Amino acid sequence: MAKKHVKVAVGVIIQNRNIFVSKRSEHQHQGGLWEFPGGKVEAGESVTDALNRELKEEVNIDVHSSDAFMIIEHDYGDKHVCLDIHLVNDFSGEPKGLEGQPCKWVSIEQLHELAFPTANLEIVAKLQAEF
Ligand SMILES: Nc1nc2c([nH]c(=O)n2[C@H]2C[C@H](O)[C@@H](COP(=O)(O)OP(=O)(O)OP(=O)(O)O)O2)c(=O)[nH]1
Ligand SMILES: [Mg+2]
Repeated sequence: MAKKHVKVAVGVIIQNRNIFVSKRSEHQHQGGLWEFPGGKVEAGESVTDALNRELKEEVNIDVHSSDAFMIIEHDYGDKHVCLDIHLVNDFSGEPKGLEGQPCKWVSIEQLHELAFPTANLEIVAKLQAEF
């Protein structure tokens, strides 16, 4: 059987040098690790539409503006992901976990202290280098 291949819209929500992160539940792929909110791009959907939809569903914000930040292809062995990461600069609403997931704001300086999926290490490094 062909390996699962998914395109994922990922949002780095930044406010005052802090970034909003949420924790994947234990039963999910890469469970128990911290992530930037987001999810799979559905068939026929643009990455921006997927980002806006997922951030509303998962953390209850309305994204007004986002910028492409980087794209990461990563093979976890059981699944290949293409993460299309966007910086969310402007949004309304106070982010909170709508799906029962733990969430928190973390400073850019402390980001590397959290346990993230391997694919995210490059994102953390670029954020710390550029901000
Ligand atoms: N959202 C998100 N996914 C990430 C990050 N890093 C990373 O490797 N991933 C991987 C884990 C998953 O294999 C995939 C995201 O798929 P997902 O399962 O969250 O998709 P989804 O939100 O649409 O949820 P579902 O339909 O599976 O319930 O991308 C990240 O920072 N954020
Ligand atoms: Mg998700």
